[in-house]
Amino acid sequence: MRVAVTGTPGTGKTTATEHLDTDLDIVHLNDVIQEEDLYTEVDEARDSKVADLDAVRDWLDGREDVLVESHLSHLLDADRVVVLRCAPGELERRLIERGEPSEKAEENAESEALDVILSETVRDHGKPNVYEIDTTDRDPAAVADDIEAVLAGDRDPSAGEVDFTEYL
Ligand SMILES: Nc1ncnc2c1ncn2[C@@H]1O[C@H](COP(=O)(O)OP(=O)(O)O)[C@@H](O)[C@H]1O
Repeated sequence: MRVAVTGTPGTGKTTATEHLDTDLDIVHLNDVIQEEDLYTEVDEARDSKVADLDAVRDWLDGREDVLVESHLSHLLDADRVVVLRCAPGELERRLIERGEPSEKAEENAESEALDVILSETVRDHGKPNVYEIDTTDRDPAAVADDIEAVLAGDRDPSAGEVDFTEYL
């Protein structure tokens, strides 16, 4: 089984997947992209690399039973896709605390408010394969428990149910 864990930067993908108890191999894809040079160019303005998704697909080819964690993972084949969510205000605070420039934190908070990654995921994978998990005001361990429920088949698919107005 291949599982993707996606979400806007700052939603806590890296942290939650570090808490997982699973037999799947956990792939922190952004690290792999750096270490294996799986990018096409460097975006100087954004201080980031543009991933070469074909090279990433080749690298993943033949690896079974993996959980791929990255804000790009929903752009790849997967049997189930987990989309982590976080209320934009908290997301921006998390990114600033992580040391990101305020512009980048704001841009990501806006993208999260607009459901960009959730929409792409539903478009590419279909609603029955999508599992949205709210991380706002929650411990990474609790988020990891929810991801484990997805892996075990104990959680129903969901998309568009997280309501950030609760946190205003
Ligand atoms: N559930 C959470 N509650 C509060 N802070 C969190 C939570 N998950 C992650 N963080 C913090 O938010 C920042 C972003 O988390 P990270 O796991 O790097 O996100 P991502 O991998 O989605 O970019 C980190 O500084 C992390 O310590």
